[in-house]
Amino acid sequence: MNALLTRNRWVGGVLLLLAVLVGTWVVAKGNFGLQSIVTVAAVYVVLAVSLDLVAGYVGLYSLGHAGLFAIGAYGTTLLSRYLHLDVFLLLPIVIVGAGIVGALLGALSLRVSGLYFSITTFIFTIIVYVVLSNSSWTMGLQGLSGPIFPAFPLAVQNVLGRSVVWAVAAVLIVAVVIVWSIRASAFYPVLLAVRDAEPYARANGVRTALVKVGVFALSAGLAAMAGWVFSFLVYQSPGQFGWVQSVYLLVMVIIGGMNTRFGPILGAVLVSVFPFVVKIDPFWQNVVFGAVFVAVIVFFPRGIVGIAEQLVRRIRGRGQARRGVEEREAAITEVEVAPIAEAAQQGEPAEEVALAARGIRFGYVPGVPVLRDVDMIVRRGTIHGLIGPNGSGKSTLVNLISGELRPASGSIELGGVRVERLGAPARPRHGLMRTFQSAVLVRELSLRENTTIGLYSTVRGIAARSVIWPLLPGARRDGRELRARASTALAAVGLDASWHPMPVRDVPHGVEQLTQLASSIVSEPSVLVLDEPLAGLSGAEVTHVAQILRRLRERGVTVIVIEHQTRFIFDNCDDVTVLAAGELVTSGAAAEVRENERVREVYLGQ
Ligand SMILES: Nc1ncnc2c1ncn2[C@@H]1O[C@H](COP(=O)(O)OP(=O)(O)OP(=O)(O)O)[C@@H](O)[C@H]1O
Repeated sequence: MNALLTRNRWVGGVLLLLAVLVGTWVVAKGNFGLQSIVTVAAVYVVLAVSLDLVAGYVGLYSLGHAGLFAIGAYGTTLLSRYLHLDVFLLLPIVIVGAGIVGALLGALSLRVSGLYFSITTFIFTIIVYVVLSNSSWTMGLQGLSGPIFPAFPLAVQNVLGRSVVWAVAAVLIVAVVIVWSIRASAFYPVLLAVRDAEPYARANGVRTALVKVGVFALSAGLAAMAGWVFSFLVYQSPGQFGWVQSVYLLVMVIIGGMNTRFGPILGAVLVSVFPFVVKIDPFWQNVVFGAVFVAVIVFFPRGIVGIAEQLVRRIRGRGQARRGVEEREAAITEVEVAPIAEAAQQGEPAEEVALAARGIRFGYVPGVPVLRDVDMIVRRGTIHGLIGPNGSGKSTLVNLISGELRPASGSIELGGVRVERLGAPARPRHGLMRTFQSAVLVRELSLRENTTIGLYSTVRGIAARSVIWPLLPGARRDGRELRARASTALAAVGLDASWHPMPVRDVPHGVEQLTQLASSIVSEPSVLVLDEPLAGLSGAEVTHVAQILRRLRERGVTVIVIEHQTRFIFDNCDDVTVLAAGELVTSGAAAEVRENERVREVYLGQ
């Protein structure tokens, strides 16, 4: 079945490519009017696809893409006009130039997010517009014509038609192949995690800042590539690169369907062809267009592709409808806890220290300490409970151990290596994985795709390879292996195969929690930190989680559990550490801690 689907996808891709080539040939041989409509629409497709890469995939709503487009178009025109550089040499130059500017803009997203980021990029476009409008080099508002694209030799031209149309097609194919490849790659779930669940992505080893900057730079390079080819097509003036264009690009992506394969393409074609099809007074044209846009946003936020998907789902019936709670519990408890792959530490002596936090001091606000000289020594291959009343600093300690926070003083050792100065993304390489109090998965991705994110730090060059992922046999093989390992981990937490392709948004909370657990064990960590893993679970699910933890311990994995259910802690943990008001109360064997006078006093209220 899989082979059939893969083959079908390849056949589909080849047929699509053939259709584009035939279409290009028809246009390149056609009349000038047709050529100007189609080529400009194709340029907007490239821009929309590049914008979707940042807006749809990593959630950076850029209004700077008209400015980046201008760098490509004006860069080509000015450098060829004044420095007489070859147009083919100009392509990498404008891509790299815009890529650098894009990286700087992307870096801004690390300081300002959401609306503020959009406004910042919007201002960037305005600055570009002002410079273009007022410079004598660019001939100000009057504009200037771009270079002429080299024609084919006459014999070739007789067969293939106008060369610039083929250049547009080449740019279109390259942009779409890159963005679709990323979508088909194992990097795609990682990008969505950066967008929707940044702490989760970081805990899985993803350097989210680098990813945002890199993706923005790539998107800027694609926008500049569109600008490069645009410079051969039309007379350029600043008005083609103003803030209105930036907004229109976002409109194209939203109308077509953000973060969908065909949405941005469809949106760009519709919006750019609209004035040629609806031939009415320009004023009414804008009114009709505005009304259509508002209607789509209000009624179909996932755009035209979203409407189509909804229809298809309705026709098929919800074959994979939500499953009831009873069925869920049956699915979880009936499955025997399958063994995960052997952990490297299996059989090592339990006395060895897996994690040692010593003298930890930390405060969110200067002068208000939240943790004071806390020690926690965790023996390898044990289940270690961390308990304490609300606000005692448990989550803070876990965030320090997992690298989300840095201690003001004190040391943290993982397997004998000091890690307290390393960030969260570096911890998985030292064998530490963690889960979060409330599940923080990517809701539109399947359980299996979410689980593959846990393997991020085990795949070499995943980001670089993603741009041509389906074309690399090694990458496809890696993708298959990731999916297989994710399925094994999901089975290990008791989720049978029927759950694996379901999107997280369609599954109950308990299954979401178990998926988080699967993604944290899939890379076979040596230390696993679980922050309130039982929150919202049913009785059967709690028993099931206890079973999983014991199985992990058998495999040599060290497990640290924060939990409010003290019975669960004392029944299942070897050792327990107790915090109260940011200080260590006691730490030691569970049986001794249970009997400790102070623990009963401060925590158990006895
Ligand atoms: N981001 C933050 N900024 C400022 N103070 C914080 C922040 N997070 C937690 N605190 C404070 O730090 C203290 C310890 O909080 P923490 O969440 O670590 O405790 P906890 O033991 O995990 O509590 P709970 O069991 O309720 O989750 C509390 O007083 C809390 O108000």
